[in-house]
Amino acid sequence: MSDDDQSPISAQMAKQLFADWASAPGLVLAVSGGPDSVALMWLAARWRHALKRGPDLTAVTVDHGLRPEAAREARDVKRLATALGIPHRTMRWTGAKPKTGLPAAARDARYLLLAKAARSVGAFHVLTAHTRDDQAETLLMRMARGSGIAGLAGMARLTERDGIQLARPFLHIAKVQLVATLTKAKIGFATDPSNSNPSYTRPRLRALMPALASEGFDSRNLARLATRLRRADAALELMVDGAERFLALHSPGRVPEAIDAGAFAGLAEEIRVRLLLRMIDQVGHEGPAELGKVETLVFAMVQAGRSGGKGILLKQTLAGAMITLTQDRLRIVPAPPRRRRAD
Ligand SMILES: Nc1ncnc2c1ncn2[C@@H]1O[C@H](COP(=O)(O)OP(=O)(O)OP(=O)(O)O)[C@@H](O)[C@H]1O
Repeated sequence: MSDDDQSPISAQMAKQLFADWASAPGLVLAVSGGPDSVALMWLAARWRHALKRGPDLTAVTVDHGLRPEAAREARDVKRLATALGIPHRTMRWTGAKPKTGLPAAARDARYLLLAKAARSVGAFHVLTAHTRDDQAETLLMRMARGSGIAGLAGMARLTERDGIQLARPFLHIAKVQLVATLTKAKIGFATDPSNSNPSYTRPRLRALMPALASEGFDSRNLARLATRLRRADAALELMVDGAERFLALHSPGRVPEAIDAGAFAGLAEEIRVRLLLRMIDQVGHEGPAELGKVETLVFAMVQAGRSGGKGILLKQTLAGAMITLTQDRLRIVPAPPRRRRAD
């Protein structure tokens, strides 16, 4: 970790971090009460005070109803927000709590509530305080699950979710720098015990971080890898757009119902995999196809193409799509609905 990572964030640096949103009508700040999001609120308030004109800030805390201390933490955030001159709202997750997959369900509910809060104040953006450390953990989690390039591109600085722009201004900032900022400003924050609960994957990976960092797998290097892969992923997607247009020009019928098999086979393997994924997702009715399964299909298509056979070389269903390959044509259409097994 470099010395820069340890120094508090200056007003000048905050101006750069928030510059993209200076002309937005309003910004919702997602503030849990932990150090990262309290720093988000404090820095955003200081930045906004220094502007003549700028977005209306609203701080929102979601109380998931999972920890008894959450209500008090939300009140602490409100007190600080008020002192900083920012209106604050607490949104409560009142829905049923599932027995399994609780963190994911809580996250989905949280983003829905944040989007609702944004709409109600006329804001198009929700800002979260995801840091470089969160990005590094995301990358490790996705590596452990065998993700491809798109997954390893990590979290984006800007994404759309629930009809709202989700912005992450601190994606390249180390958490220690946010803590140093609050320490200097003498501002307290909460610590969420579930962040170190070893029954969840993310805290277990977080515990490994110091050992990994000592071997060079630090958050800076992991986040840099995510940035590079995001760039590569965007370039590859453009190539897939081009390949789609190329196939449309060279195929005898509509893509993906009647594709020229030779034109498809001539594409680079990565482009074939991505194109198949796209086309299967376009016509399939069983949710997104798994990358590994599409890779296996592409391999099977190459083998089938080499067999020198006549008629149908390969016929397979995947994610609700039916893929048929002959010497001349590749055809991808919705698969017939699966027959229910009799009980
Ligand atoms: N209870 C909450 N209320 C408001 N904002 C929250 C809350 N919890 C998290 N956030 C926002 O989301 C950011 C990321 O939080 P955290 O890392 O805990 O999320 P997560 O559960 O890992 O899910 P994800 O990273 O996908 O959002 C925080 O910095 C904060 O801006």
